Amino acid sequence: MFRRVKPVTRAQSLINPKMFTVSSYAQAHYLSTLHGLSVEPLREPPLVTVPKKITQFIDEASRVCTPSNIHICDGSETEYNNLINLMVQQNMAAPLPKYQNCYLTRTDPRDVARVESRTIISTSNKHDVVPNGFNPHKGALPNWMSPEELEKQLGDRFPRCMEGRTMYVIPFSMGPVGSPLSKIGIQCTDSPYVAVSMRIMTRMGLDVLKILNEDTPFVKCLHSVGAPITPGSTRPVWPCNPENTLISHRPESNEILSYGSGYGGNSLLGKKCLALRLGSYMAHKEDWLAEHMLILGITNPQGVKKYVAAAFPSACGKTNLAMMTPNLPGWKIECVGDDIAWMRFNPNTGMLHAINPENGFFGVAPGTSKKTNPNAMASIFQDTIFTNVASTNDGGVYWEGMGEKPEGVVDWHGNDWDGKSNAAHPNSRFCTPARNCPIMDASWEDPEGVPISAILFGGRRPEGVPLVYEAYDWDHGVYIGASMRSEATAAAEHQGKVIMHDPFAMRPFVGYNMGQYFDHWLSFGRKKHVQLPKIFHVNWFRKDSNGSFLWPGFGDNIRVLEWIMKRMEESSPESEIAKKSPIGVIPTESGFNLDNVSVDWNELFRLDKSFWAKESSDIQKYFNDNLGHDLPPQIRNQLNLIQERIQKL
Ligand SMILES: Nc1nc2c(ncn2[C@@H]2O[C@H](COP(=O)(O)OP(=O)(O)OP(=O)(O)O)[C@@H](O)[C@H]2O)c(=O)[nH]1
Ligand SMILES: O=C([O-])CC(=O)C(=O)O
Ligand SMILES: [Mn+2]
Repeated sequence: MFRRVKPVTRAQSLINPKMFTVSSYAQAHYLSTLHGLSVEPLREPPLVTVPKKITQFIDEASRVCTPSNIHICDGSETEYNNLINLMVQQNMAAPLPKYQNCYLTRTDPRDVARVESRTIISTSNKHDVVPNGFNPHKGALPNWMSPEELEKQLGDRFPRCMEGRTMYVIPFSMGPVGSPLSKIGIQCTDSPYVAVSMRIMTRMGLDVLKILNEDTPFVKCLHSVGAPITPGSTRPVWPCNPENTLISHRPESNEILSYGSGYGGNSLLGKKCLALRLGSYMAHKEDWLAEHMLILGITNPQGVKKYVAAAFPSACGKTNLAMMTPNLPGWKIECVGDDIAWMRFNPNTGMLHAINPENGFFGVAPGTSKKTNPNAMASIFQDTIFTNVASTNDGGVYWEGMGEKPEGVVDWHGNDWDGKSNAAHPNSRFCTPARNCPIMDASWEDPEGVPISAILFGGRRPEGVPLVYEAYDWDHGVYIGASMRSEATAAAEHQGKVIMHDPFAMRPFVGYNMGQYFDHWLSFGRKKHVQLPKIFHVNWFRKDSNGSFLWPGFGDNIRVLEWIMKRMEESSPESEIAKKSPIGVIPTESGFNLDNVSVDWNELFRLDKSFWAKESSDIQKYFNDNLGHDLPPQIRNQLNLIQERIQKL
């Protein structure tokens, strides 16, 4: 993990067994394997043998970071409660007595979201991450760093970074423990917040250690908040190091090193770092897909059930669609996952099968209410950790869009709320176990995954983009994914509501060259004996001239899914319910269910020639400036076809 960084002298390393919190057999046994020590009293025989490769990793991490204590997480409830209690003692968490087993954490106001500008992928060959001959515009594509530069940056940060702190060792599985599709990670972190959150978001602890042997590949994950406690220093409530934050990935050696931020997207390394950045890199090599997608099951009133996956950028509606309560009678939505999908074509069924590698939801709080997302509201008032929401004087929580404003609100900074500024941070989150959600699909943990019949792409497009359209074929669908754009949200550090390019909702999460990523998607269209899902684009966020949403959204999005489900049965672009347009197949008004809802249909589907001419030229410029020769010719061809069709508008 560290090549040139010198470990601190052996005397300060693991040799002293007093450094360990011996609270589990895993630890006791780990100690004995590493140092030939026997730790007494061992009430029961050790349950696990920790592979040498893992003990070596823990040893290296601890020798460089020099924590004062090491705690190997067994994933038990007792351990979880102990860690939460520790956080409460340190003022890092506050109990929320209005609910069952819920806690509130407030971060440092400088550490509230993913920091894309400080997130990098390091490979020996720059072209493996950055398209050929081009210097992408800052923020337009993933950032690359040379191995030498990264080594230097790590050397400036990690040595002694955990001084005075406990290092938690978290063995975790992305995907069901033992599934052939799952991936194992070992995260060393000095944040108890990370340890408790990882227990919610992943399968973590002894169950994972038990299935490991010397040959099991695992991702080395090292995380530090970058705030050692030295003699005389005060202990900040939310330790972090914003000036030196660096979220780094080495896909070639399966390593993630994250420094300076405790915020979820930067610190829960199984999620964006492993499941998406390293995941997409592995998926490219191993012929599968790791995507920023929700997965849901949809059953129509006749009892026919299909599965759909959908990619929307951060804070653009995945959790809400995945947990939707339909506003049409007889329809049922069941949730498989709300943020990440790992998908591969199944040789037996020929279909694209998807698993959700996570075990919980790290969802956006603002906007969540009994009206918009009753299933989330049914999930989050037990066993949940809230971050940066507001609290109420009866021991509850509050955020914008939750419902009636209660009295006595304390805002996310911990001050009495003035009623004007944000009560909750716009990127405040709930972290809650998947098992709490009342509509989890019966197959959500099926190691084979669920078969996907349609893929949706979408974003926040206040102007110009219709409610739904369908791709003419696979290549056109890949073009639609590649040309995605969306209004910036609070999920990352971008300022203002600018429209950003965000191919496949993966711009911040692709672990390799975006041109190759497009080509990887195209390659599935060339596969034999597969049933390709149909591809659609949706936009719940078009606004009228007064700035109000044209579409009611949320539970009414079932109407769009109903049309999509009907289109799964049709192969022609024209039918009673569908007609051609320059950008794709769109619904006919009579073929779309508008019962009991009043909308401006013409405005929702209006295609403006000058808007689409500008849109396609913006996309062309983005491709030219950032992907250059690595843009697959099929994508350029699709762009040309669309530009020709738009001319005829
Ligand atoms: N107007 C409108 N807002 C929506 C709709 N669906 C979701 N939202 C709002 O969009 C915001 C983000 O939604 P989420 O579902 O949490 O977004 P996400 O894609 O899961 O986000 P990440 O967890 O950041 O990846 C919330 O404030 C929602 O209330 C919709 O159909 N219409
Ligand atoms: O990673 C996070 O902080 C939350 C998330 O899902 C996203 O930003 O897409
Ligand atoms: Mn996300």
